[in-house]
Amino acid sequence: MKTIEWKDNSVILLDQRILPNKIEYVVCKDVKSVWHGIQDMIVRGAPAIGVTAAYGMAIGALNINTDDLNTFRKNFKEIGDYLATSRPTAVNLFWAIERMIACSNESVHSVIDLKERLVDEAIEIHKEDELINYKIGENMLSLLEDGCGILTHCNAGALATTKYGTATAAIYLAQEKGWNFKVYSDETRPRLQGSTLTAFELHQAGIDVTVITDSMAAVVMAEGKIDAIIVGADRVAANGDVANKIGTFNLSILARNFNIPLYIAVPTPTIDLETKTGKDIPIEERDPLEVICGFGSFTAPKDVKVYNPAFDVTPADNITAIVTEKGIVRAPFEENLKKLFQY
Ligand SMILES: CSC[C@H]1O[C@H](OP(=O)(O)O)[C@H](O)[C@@H]1O
Repeated sequence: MKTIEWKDNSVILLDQRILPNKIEYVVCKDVKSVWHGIQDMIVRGAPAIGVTAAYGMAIGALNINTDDLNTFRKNFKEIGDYLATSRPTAVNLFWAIERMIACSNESVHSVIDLKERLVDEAIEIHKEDELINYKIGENMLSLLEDGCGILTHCNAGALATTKYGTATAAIYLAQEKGWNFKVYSDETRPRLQGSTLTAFELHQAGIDVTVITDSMAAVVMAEGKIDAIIVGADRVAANGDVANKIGTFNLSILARNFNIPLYIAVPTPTIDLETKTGKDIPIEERDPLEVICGFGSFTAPKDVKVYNPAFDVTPADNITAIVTEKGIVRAPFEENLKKLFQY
């Protein structure tokens, strides 16, 4: 199963909204369908959103009808501005758009040459993601040992990326080493990515995974089942505050209470030094129906007020380490995150 595939100048998305019950794909041939693919969470997960946005920019480029490079670049920038409105929190979306726009400003002989260059850049962004995740997994493994109990939240797995995942990379690499981790996957209300996606992909891979309700997290920690909590992120602020799926902040408080390490697994494109603290991270609020109509029938009055932020911010003080492809970052995060970008 491929999360994302580039074929015939289209991007093919595995429809993650209907896993694990059905395996179906959506073919996006234009920018608008890519926008909806991200907004409607056909594809989701910060790295996968970035790769999809890059392909959306490539599709948009191929459909710009002009031979004038300045006109092309102006239209291309407008495509980036449109795709940037699909979801606000995962910084990988904006990182990919900015990288594609930077690529469009490279010197070329013609619009035809530039279109080819942009398609190649999107494919490169896609290819880079797999190696980045492998390196995150290797660095995370250095913090773990055979037989670890791991708690995960939401899905920062292969389905949120192009392979290995970020939070799950160490779990897959441990399996390759012959280690056995016991993984507890928070189902992660309201969209249940932990049970529908993480448990699905790990179970398919033959990894020991147990689904728990979000409210069971303290119990499994109190029972000594958890040696480490590993989650992904949608944006890491310059001071080390982390925006991730709603419920991560809760886990970070429990982790401190039970003295269990909380590791954030992220590729460096998820680190946003322009965003000073977690307070500056835009938090997406999604459709109230995700909360009160998740099982085919209403679980509350249709017109009741609902508060449905899709993410929360975990303060840097609650984080043990931020594990990236370039290395493991510990406090003081503000100072040490900058070092990642100095070489
Ligand atoms: C490596 S995926 C990062 C992140 O994205 C998920 O959110 P969503 O499913 O809404 O896209 C979740 O927060 C993951 O931890």
